Amino acid sequence: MSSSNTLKRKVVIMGSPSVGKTSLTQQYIAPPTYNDNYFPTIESTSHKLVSFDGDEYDCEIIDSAGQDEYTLFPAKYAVGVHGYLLVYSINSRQSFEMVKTVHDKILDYAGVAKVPCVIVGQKSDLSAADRRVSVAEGEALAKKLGASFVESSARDNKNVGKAFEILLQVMQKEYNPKPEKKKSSWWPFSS
Ligand SMILES: Nc1nc2c(ncn2[C@@H]2O[C@H](COP(=O)(O)OP(=O)(O)OP(=O)(O)O)[C@@H](O)[C@H]2O)c(=O)[nH]1
Repeated sequence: MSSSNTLKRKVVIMGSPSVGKTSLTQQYIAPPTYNDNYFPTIESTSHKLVSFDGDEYDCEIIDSAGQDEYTLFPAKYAVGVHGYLLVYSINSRQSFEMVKTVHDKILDYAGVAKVPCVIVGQKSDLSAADRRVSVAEGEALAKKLGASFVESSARDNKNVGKAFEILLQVMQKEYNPKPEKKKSSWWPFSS
């Protein structure tokens, strides 16, 4: 049960169709959950209570319907949202390119220069022969957009919790930063 000092965090998962947004969300909400079948999502909202770095968070996680460049950006994905997981699949260049398009739309609609964001390269379990986007390219895009980066596999439940944890960390830094730890004044070697 959430207490009065639980912090609310609204997170939206966005990206091209079929990159694994639903699989990632479900694996995070109720592990182990994975389904090889593909059921396109309209929109689905889940909640999860998470303890992170001394704080309690009530996370509202919105798994959006897959976007393409022509999808109208819903205003509700910009207003009151604390952070985003922008997902592509490592076997699809098109889904990788959509990340920047979606990121630009978020900044545009929210009217901000920067927003807590983790770029997630999904389906990292696929073979090297299937890979169309390198880890270095994912990292470079994240750096360019001022975002964090991780590759994950919802199928193998690898780095799924980590993707959300990185986002919690970035949101904490943005909205409820922890005070800097003071250096001990007696330590003889500190400068
Ligand atoms: N190999 C592999 N396949 C995955 C992974 N995650 C999801 N899939 C498969 O990819 C397909 C699409 O997964 P979804 O989770 O429905 O993708 P989505 O991004 O929510 O799709 P939309 O609802 O259209 O936006 C399904 O067949 C999944 O089984 C993964 O980590 N590895």
